[in-house]
Amino acid sequence: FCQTLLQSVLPPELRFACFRFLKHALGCYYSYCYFEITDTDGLNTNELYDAVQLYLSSFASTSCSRLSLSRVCNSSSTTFVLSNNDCIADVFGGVSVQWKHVVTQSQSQASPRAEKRSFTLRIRKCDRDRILDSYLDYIMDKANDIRRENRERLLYTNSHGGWRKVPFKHPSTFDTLAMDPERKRDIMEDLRDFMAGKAFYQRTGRAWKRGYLLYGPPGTGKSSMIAAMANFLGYDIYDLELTKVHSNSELRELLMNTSSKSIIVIEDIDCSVNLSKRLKAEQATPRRAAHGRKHGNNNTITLSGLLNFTDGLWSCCGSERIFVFTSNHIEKLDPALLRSGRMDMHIYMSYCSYPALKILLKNYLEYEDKDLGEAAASSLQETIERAKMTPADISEVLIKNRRNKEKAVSELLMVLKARAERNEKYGGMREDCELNGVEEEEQEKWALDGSEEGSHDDDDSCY
Ligand SMILES: Nc1ncnc2c1ncn2[C@@H]1O[C@H](COP(=O)(O)OP(=O)(O)OP(=O)(O)O)[C@@H](O)[C@H]1O
Ligand SMILES: [Mg+2]
Repeated sequence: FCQTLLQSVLPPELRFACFRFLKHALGCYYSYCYFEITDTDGLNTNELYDAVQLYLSSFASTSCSRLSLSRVCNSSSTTFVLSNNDCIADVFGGVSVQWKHVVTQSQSQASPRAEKRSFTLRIRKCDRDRILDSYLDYIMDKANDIRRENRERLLYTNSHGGWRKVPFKHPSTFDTLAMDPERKRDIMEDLRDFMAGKAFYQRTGRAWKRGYLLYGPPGTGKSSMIAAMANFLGYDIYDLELTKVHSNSELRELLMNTSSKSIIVIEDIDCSVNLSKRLKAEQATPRRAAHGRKHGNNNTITLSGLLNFTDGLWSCCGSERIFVFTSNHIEKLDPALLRSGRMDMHIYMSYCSYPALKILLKNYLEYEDKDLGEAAASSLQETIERAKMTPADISEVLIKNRRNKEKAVSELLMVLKARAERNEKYGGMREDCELNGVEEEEQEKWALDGSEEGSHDDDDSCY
């Protein structure tokens, strides 16, 4: 209105100066500035628009009364979108900002029904320089996190020098994992600290990665623990089959092709390459390697190659990564792999304890503490430690009898007692070790591991 009025009243030579003055005066009066983020920049979709939409949808559901709902293909969650002209407030770094969603009909002749969508961000002028860049970076990061949480996890496995991926749908979680609740809580806390530790790792000059060594008898939940970690953190898993890697450089190449926020797993590390014979492996000369290849054994990975993979400069080419090694025979591993600082946490997955058994009873039979009679509870408690049965063995008994809870418990008691008696008869040796023809010293090692479980608790990083 003013513009039209001035244009008709003022002579042309005064108009420009007058407009400049008015613009300046209005600028002083209005203390906000506005940024428009459109859904496309003409040709390409605007990543920032998508990020803002996702970011706002994460808290719009609780603060808005009218929302458009949508669900993206392959996503497991609903996205909330602000309706046209709706506003939502946010606070970043102590500064209040406001977002408005604007939908207008396109004026284009080619597609008259198309809509033009944009978000308008309102910030106080005095805060703009201080927060704008960091706020937009924060929104992009947050949106990536939300995308990752909503999409399917992926399981990668190495083949022909590259990674192949499949959807990862393992249902194991920390709730379903049978182990002592305190140890479980410690591990979850460690993972939580790791995830939130970006600033800490930056401040201390450490690469943002963490290593876990899971060890213990077969069937105690090492693989289930890895799946639970992935589901807890929302990370993808890279399952590295070392026997399919032919050289240290191939190993490095694979590492470089992993993404951040992932778990890199090497299962049964004692069986993958001969890491126990460090010197032999380190001294593998090209001639020896050629000899190996000639005889069908073309695996020339060395321990130092593997340690570079987890610890060296190349291990930092991505960030927020977790390395997990599993082993049934920790005593066979080279001390270099076990020394402190190499694997941050050594987690002993033990035979089923009574607290772990209670978790299995709850998961498989929906048994609460009080449902178990006092006599049955004390018998289970008394025999479980002596029986040295793995959660996998116990799960089998419970699955078989899951239709009849009482029968499941009484059969479990029977099996536990029989196993405990057999253990006493064979002096702590496990029946399955004996059946598998494992050497005597190994049998003793398992018996020892089971009985020494408490001693691990003294060590801060050892469970
Ligand atoms: N701690 C546990 N909590 C819940 N279920 C378990 C646990 N341990 C084993 N199981 C059950 O036993 C099965 C085998 O467990 P898992 O594969 O995790 O054992 P593992 O320690 O990785 O064995 P291996 O050393 O042979 O690889 C799982 O499918 C799971 O159902
Ligand atoms: Mg396993």
